[in-house]
Amino acid sequence: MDASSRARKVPVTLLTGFLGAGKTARLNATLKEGKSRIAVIENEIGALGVDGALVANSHAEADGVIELANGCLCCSAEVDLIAAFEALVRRHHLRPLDRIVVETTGLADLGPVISILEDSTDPLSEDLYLDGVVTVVDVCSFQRWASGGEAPVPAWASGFGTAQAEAQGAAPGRLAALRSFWRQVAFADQILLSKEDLAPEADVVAQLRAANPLAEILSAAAAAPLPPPRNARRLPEGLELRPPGAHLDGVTCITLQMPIGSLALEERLARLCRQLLTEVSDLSGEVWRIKGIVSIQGRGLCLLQGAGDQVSIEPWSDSVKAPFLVFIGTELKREALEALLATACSHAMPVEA
Ligand SMILES: Nc1nc2c(ncn2[C@@H]2O[C@H](COP(=O)(O)OP(=O)(O)OP(=O)(O)O)[C@@H](O)[C@H]2O)c(=O)[nH]1
Repeated sequence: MDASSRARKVPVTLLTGFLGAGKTARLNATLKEGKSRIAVIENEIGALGVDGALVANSHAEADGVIELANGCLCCSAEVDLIAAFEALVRRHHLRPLDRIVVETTGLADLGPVISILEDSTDPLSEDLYLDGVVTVVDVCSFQRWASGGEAPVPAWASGFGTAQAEAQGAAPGRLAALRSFWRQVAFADQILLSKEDLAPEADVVAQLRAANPLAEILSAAAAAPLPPPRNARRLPEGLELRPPGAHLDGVTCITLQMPIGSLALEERLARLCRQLLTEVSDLSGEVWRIKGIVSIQGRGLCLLQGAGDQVSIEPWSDSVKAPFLVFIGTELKREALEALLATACSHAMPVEA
């Protein structure tokens, strides 16, 4: 594409990274800078999400965030994604946009989205172009996915390190997560290392470079805005855009809504969430990510975030119909999670979303 036709189009950045890696934190830092007009497409797996509100709070434009909830845009919500792009293109004709950022779910497979954006026969290509894939990698949780399989060299040719996990009888959901993790790394033009403040000794660069020798690897504090794109998109040779099979096979997402009046006990809830994230249980399943809005005794509405072995509970000022928690993982059992959650609440049982 020559420079003049590029100048007329809006660049689209795909911001991806595994569950809880720190995508929203870095996107918000970029929006708070307020340096350019950025529209955001926010995709959530759960029916109830918090990212849309978190991002909207950092966004100067009231209409600058389009939320696509309840599914991964690379599978079920592909049609919605195209509609969202079309809406932004119309907006761009009225008031120019500098950039569109698509924040994917933490389990997204970018292949189908890249296909849409790089299809020169699609009418969208007259107005948009893909300027880069930015993948956030949490160095704290890295070994959980890196050690599950053999060294992924080169990841795209060796089944993304899932062969060993498969031979060891890993559950389909875990294989899906491993594959998503490594394909997100393989598709990256830029890899941002997150949570280095929590694990300064973690050394993940060699493994990432082995999986994707073409990407630029950068350290990125939570408050650091996204780097400027590299303007040099290349995919590793042999990397298939089409994901192998249904890429979320075996992954479970459960939303538990808590009735109004139910109050969670902060210490107990934080301890429970940490335990669920760090210990795989036959009873409740394997939890990778917890987030939602909870009503905490003595504090009111709070945003709960759980990823890796970290759980944070912070004040939440927006309104919410009823407090809820989203659990993402594999082989999750709703009844067991409900019962556990009830032990961390002062009264009232959670109800199904
Ligand atoms: N200490 C530390 N915490 C971080 C960093 N980046 C993100 N976090 C925290 O990690 C949690 C998850 O961060 P998010 O930005 O919501 O992650 P995400 O990738 O958008 O998560 P999902 O898309 O919802 O899976 C939040 O509690 C963040 O405050 C970091 O570099 N250091």
